Amino acid sequence: MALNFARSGSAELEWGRGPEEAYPSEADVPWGERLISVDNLTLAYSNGRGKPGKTVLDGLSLDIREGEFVVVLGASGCGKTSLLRLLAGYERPTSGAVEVLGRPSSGPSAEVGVVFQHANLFPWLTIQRNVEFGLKMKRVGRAERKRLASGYLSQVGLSAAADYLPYQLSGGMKQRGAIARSLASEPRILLMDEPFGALDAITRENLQTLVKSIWRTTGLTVFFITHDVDEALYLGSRIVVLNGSPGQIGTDIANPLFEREDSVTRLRSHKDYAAARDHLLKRLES
Ligand SMILES: Nc1ncnc2c1ncn2[C@@H]1O[C@H](COP(=O)(O)OP(=O)(O)OP(=O)(O)O)[C@@H](O)[C@H]1O
Repeated sequence: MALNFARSGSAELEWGRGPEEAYPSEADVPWGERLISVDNLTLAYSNGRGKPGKTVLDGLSLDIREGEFVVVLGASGCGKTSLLRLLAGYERPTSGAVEVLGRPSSGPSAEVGVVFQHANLFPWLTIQRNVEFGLKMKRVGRAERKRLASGYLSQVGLSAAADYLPYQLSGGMKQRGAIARSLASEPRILLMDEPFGALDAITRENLQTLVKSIWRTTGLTVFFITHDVDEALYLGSRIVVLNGSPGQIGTDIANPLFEREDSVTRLRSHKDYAAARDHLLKRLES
């Protein structure tokens, strides 16, 4: 099967080949400036006695450009969350460099939003107030805060639940709230760690469509971790597979099924879908 890896159409590559599976060269990729640069990264968590313990990531290099939707797949324990935490500035590399927005990543930043599998909303604040929180930290005035937060809640379909406390929401609604809260800081980059992993299939599909439409309309750069190959094929402009322990990049491809259908369900009926899925599963196993 010949599928086109490069969105510009300048390179006809096939699934399942070896060395040419490197991500297309800059000339082939229609994205913006480089926002994330990971160079020869190694991470070994401390062994608890102040010395480096097991190496989790080894010699990993990755550039992400503005507007990309990068999905990361990989077996459990290969270091996906660790990589996200490094990008978020929650961890420091043991060696190598992690630069985000041109600076070494060294702590949380309003320009980098993070959404985890569990929403982590403040339980004592209404959803409206949760979304307003980041704006308050940025000293946005009360009326403007309210107006902006209402806009983000409307964008994620939560206007009617604005005055609810988090415990009064379903899992899917909580994730919508978490997404709205992240968007309220107007980040340039959104890091998402299995954000829909705990949701039922229908809610998950609705939220996939929502995130895709937010990505299209805002131009956000998204780094999205999942275990779900279908989700990767629907969402990602680019799919990165981490393999091994310590984790390394085994596959880094432009997704040939990107933007082919407007939902995962429809994508499953695409003529090239089964081959693409098999290919990624093999890459995950290798
Ligand atoms: N804070 C920590 N201290 C020590 N070891 C850790 C820490 N966090 C993660 N690890 C170890 O690092 C390895 C990679 O973990 P990580 O959570 O990054 O993997 P993952 O690919 O995201 O896994 P999963 O898909 O199961 O979420 C695991 O062996 C884990 O035990």
